[in-house]
Amino acid sequence: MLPQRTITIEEVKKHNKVGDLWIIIDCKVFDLSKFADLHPGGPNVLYAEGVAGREATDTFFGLHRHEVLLRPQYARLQIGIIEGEAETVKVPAPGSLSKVPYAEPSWLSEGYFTPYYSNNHRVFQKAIRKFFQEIVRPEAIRCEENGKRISQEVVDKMSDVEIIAMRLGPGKHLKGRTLMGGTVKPEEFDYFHELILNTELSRFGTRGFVDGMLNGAVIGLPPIWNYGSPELQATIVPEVLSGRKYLALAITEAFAGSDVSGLQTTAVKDGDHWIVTGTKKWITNGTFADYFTTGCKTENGLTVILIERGEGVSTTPIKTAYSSTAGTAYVTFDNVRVPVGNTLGKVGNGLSVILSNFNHERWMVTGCSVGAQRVIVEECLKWANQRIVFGKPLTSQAVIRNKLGKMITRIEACQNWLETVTHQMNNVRSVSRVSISSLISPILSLNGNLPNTCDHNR
Ligand code: HEM
Repeated sequence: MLPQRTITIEEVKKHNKVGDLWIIIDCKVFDLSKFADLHPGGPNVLYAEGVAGREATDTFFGLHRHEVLLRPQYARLQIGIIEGEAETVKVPAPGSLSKVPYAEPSWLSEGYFTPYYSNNHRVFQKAIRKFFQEIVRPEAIRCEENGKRISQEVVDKMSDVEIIAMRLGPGKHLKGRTLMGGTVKPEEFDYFHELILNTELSRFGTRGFVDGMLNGAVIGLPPIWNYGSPELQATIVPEVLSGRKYLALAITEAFAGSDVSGLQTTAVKDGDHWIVTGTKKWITNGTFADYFTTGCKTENGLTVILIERGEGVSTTPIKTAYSSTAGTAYVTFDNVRVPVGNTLGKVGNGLSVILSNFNHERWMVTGCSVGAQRVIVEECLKWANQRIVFGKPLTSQAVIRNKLGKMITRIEACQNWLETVTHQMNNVRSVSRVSISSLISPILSLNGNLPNTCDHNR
């Protein structure tokens, strides 16, 4: 921001009428002359006595979140600061921890101890949060609003520090990579590092963008490296981990969602090729995916086949409850010829391939949810302290404290359970995706009991 001119309180007082309106919020002077008619709360409140030409900090913070003043279109209304004063409400530095109670997990809170996280996890968490806040968050807010997919520029920056590879968890695919600028060695990267990544990326409050942040690769790539041929792996894995090509998992259909065994997309052998025909629905990242890890019905059961975008493949966006930045698509395969070499696993064994993938996904989703829930708790606590009703903050009302207490109890329980499961994942014999299948029961229960923090009535 440019250096601000200093203004006296006496000077501000002179600008208190229609067409000439200044107010002071936290020592900053805003010129609202043109904005007044556009103000979402209406112009009249701004011309009220004690607001127009006055210090209106308490009034403002009783009605708005601080973030309102940080939005570019409002930040530019600031014309100066009051002489001799300094702002008291500060924007947290990128990478810093929140001071709001329960906004951070206990391992990041002062005075708490942890059996799970090392100093390296702490350094990693700090670096990830800073990277996300500085590089990804502005893009997340932009894309969430305009519905466009993540830009190649941000994807490139993410792959420079190996975010895409790390989102696939620990394993041999990390070998030789410089993770987060060398913050963590590939052989030391564990499921707690990955959990940190998942909780941090959901702190933006941009649900559609989090899925649009190449979630398709996170769920679509494991079947390729667990079941694809060496040739297929050698081509696809580097392309996807470097962010040069995009991948989507194409299982769900209008006819079969959770009922995977009811899929109707068919693949019929024709010499060295499969001929694939059918449709897929709700395919995350599908509008911009180059490859589709696709569940197909074959003669003797289900088979998973990797299909490249090309002749006979078409995708159209589906309007969803969240932003179209996620690239949710309706995918049509119309007599698509796919080399038999693109088969993932044994023909007819597709259900095992699909189900083996779900464990890691469920665990990943739980981590993302916990990260988002922390932000909800933070926002609710901040607002309940800030908002004055009946002459006192909302937190003075027992019913509000009760709601907050319930939310916090649920998220703490979920976080602790999640960390216990993550510890087990780190300790099962190998760190391959298939090995965590032995933890299916706790992962399923954890995911199924995922607390919905916003639902106060449960
Ligand atoms: C720089 C000055 C201001 C800006 C940029 C601003 C902006 C906004 C915005 C964006 C909203 C929509 C709700 C939200 O996003 O939080 C809003 C609502 C509102 N604002 Fe302001 N505002 C300003 C100053 C004020 C002041 C000084 C008052 C009080 C006198 C005021 C009273 C209201 C009211 C009553 C609402 C409606 C709140 C509701 O629906 O619950 N605003 N304002």
